[in-house]
This record gives sequence, C-alpha cells and structure tokens, in this order.
Amino acid sequence: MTNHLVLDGVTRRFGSHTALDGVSFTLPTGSICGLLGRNGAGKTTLLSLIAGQDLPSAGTVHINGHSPFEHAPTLAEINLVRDNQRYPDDFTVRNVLTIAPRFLPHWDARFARQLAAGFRVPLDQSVKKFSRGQLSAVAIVLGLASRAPLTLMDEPYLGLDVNARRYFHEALVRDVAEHPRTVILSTHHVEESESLFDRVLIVDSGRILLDADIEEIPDLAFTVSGRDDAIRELTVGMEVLRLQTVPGLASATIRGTADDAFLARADAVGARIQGVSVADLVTALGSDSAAEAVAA
Ligand SMILES: Nc1ncnc2c1ncn2[C@@H]1O[C@H](COP(=O)(O)OP(=O)(O)OP(=O)(O)O)[C@@H](O)[C@H]1O
Repeated sequence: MTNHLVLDGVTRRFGSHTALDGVSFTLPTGSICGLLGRNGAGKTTLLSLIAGQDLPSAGTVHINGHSPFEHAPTLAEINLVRDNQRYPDDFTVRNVLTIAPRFLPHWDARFARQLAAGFRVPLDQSVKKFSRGQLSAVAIVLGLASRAPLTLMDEPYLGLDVNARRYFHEALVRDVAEHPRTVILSTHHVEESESLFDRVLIVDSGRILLDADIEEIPDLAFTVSGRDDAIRELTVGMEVLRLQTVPGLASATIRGTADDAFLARADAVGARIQGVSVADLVTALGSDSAAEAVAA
C-alpha cells in the first residue's frame, strides 16, 4: 500500500500562537482515519493545510508526492467538507448537486441523490432556510458523493440526529469499501464513530499525541479500578495517563499493557482491569490531570 499523504515537521503559527508544532505522519491510501482531540487542538488547522487551503510556517505536506498548495491536479483529488460550508444565496440542494461535478471530478450524481433521499433532505428548498442538521446532511452528501481520493471531513455532525449519524456511518463504510479512498474524519463524537476508523490520530496543543492503527489500541493502555489506596500503591512507577477518584475509589488509565505480575497483584487487592476504547484514550491523553496523576 502506498503512502497517500505524508506530513513532515508541519508547523503553523498564527502570530505568536503555534497552532501546529512539528506534526509528522503518513497515511496509506485507503485509510479511514479519525482525527481526534480537544477543542483548539489544531484539527481544523491541520485539515486546511492538507487541503492546500493554507501554507505551513515550516515543514511539508505531500499528497502523492506533491504539495497541494496551488497545485491544481492535486487539489482536484481533495475535498474538504467543513461544518460551516457556505452556499450561494437562494441555492436549493438540487442546484448544489447540479453544480458540484464542476468542482468535484469524481462526483457520482446517482449516489448523491440516493444520499439526499436517505438524509431526507428536501431538494427544492433554499439551503439558506435549512436547519443546522440539514446543513450538515448536505455537507456530508457533498463529502461522500464527491468520492474524492482524499476526502476530509471536519466535524460533519453538528445538529445531526442519531438516525442521520447512523445512516452516514453506514454509507461511509459501505461506499469506501466499494470505492476505496482515503478519508480523514475530525470529530468529537468519538464513541459513536470509533468503529469506522482503521487509523487514529490524537492531537493536543498542536502536537500528535497518538498515531496508531486501530488494532494497536488494546496494547497502548488499560484501566485499573478499585480501592483508592490499593490503586495508588499498585500504580507506583507506572505511567498514569488519567486518575479519576471518588471518595474511597479510584480508576487509573495506565500506558502500556498489564503483565502477569501486575495482573496477580491487582487480583490480590480486588482491583479490576479493563481495556481502553479510543474515546478513553482521547480523554486520558488530553487530560490536564495526567501530569498531576503521575506525580500523585
Ligand atoms: N486564523 C487564525 N488566527 C489565529 N489563531 C488561530 C487561527 N486559526 C486557528 N487558530 C488557533 O489555533 C488553534 C487551533 O485551532 P483549530 O481550529 O485548528 O482547532 P480544532 O482542533 O479544530 O478545534 P475545535 O475542535 O474546537 O474545532 C486554536 O488555539 C485557535 O484559536
């Protein structure tokens, strides 16, 4: 599998603020990658750079060996869908779907109509009058039906009801299986969407905290819960990513795997071991308490 997207040392400064700080990763063709992290982490900044809509202050972005910035053949292969997508005044969805293929060379009109029907989007109503969820649905239709080899979706869920979110997930997985392409999906709906991902990038304060295949997640961390004093004693010398306590009880998220000796010690004090989900990792790695917990 070839590397579709390669970022090397990408930094983006806005005045004195560093929104991205030396970001490097590669993404193979055909991934569905979750781009996750707290508010202000740098996700939108990163997607804008990958989409060639902005230039890094330092470092390089390459898509199939080309910088996307002002490189028309590369830009034609990318579609970035934003939560605040704008449409010309008085455009209906029918107008949007008609004009889309002019900008999106891989556009599938039949699929677009099918998706619009699936989301129950009224085709002949002015997009200006749409609800927040309907606007998100139109953006998702544009994202999916574009079949862009590099499809970027920046928090496409705003206002979408649970049925629409499920419909989106099913359509995404089915269509990417039938028409392989690279998708980066930035979202705060981590629990709902993590089953989509084969790759996960977690960003915080402009840095990549985690770049992992989904199969690697179970080996990255685990949680141990039980009596507060027992958990603190058990985890001495371990890298505690997050420590949650209620009076008398504690739950610690620990980096790495629990070896047999640890399992035996945990068992002896009645502590419970569990695997982590992607959502647990996003919370633990972005947690302000991680450093304090390590010190505790
Ligand atoms: N044009 C800009 N000028 C100044 N600062 C900016 C600009 N764009 C982004 N930033 C700052 O860069 C940081 C990263 O912003 P970004 O929008 O990339 O975060 P995000 O991860 O997408 O956040 P959210 O999940 O809240 O959408 C933030 O601190 C933001 O205020």
